[in-house]
Amino acid sequence: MTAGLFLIVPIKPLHLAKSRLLGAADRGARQLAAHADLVTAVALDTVTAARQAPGVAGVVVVTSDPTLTEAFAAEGIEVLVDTPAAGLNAALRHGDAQLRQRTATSRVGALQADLPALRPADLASAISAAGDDRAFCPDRQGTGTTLLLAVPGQPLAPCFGPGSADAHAGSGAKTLVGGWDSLRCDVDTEADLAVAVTLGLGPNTARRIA
Ligand SMILES: Nc1nc2c(ncn2[C@@H]2O[C@H](COP(=O)(O)OP(=O)(O)OP(=O)(O)O)[C@@H](O)[C@H]2O)c(=O)[nH]1
Ligand SMILES: C=C(OP(=O)(O)O)C(=O)O
Repeated sequence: MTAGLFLIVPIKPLHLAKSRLLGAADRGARQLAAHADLVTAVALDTVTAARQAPGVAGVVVVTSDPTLTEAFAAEGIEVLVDTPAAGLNAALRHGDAQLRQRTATSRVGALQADLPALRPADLASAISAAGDDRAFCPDRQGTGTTLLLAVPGQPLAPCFGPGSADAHAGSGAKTLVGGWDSLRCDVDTEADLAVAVTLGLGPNTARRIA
């Protein structure tokens, strides 16, 4: 019996994050501030939906960004401080080590921060399909990864980055296949954002895109 699933959500410092979405919220003089607001909103919607998913015991953000830290703390979401720009897999390993120190029997997973249309039921269904196996959910294009689940009590061993779907499959993770379009729709570009709009954006993101 495990102590529950804890999801780690890593987020880059706001001035570096989601560079391909720059201009999606505002192309005028407020562009940089609007971009930071959009990245924060997308991450908040992602985490809020994840916390509502049955089967998720907790969600922890890993970031070194003070604005993000404040925004998540205001929502009662725990933030672990990582080394600035040490990289995505390093941030995940850091979160993984901290969480497993607390409860050796807990299960750890990684969830991408850019899923603004995420529905709790899609996440819950993917987690249920994983059973206790190491498993991952590919993104909409099939090349990246939106969710990685460790075996309960085992290290996360993340292989995120270009081609991470193949890398995670190669690391022995089961590919989660289902109709979970909201879990697969990460937004790296404005075209991705347009797809997320058709699925239904979370409230914070919707306010920034109108
Ligand atoms: N905490 C933390 N998160 C990171 C780091 N590098 C990347 N991430 C997060 O990991 C996810 C995927 O990162 P990337 O694909 O490198 O970058 P991106 O923010 O999606 O955007 P682009 O600039 O468009 O490539 C995003 O949620 C990032 O914020 C890091 O060094 N620390
Ligand atoms: C890093 C990844 O995501 P993206 O670059 O799509 O944000 C990944 O899928 O491993």
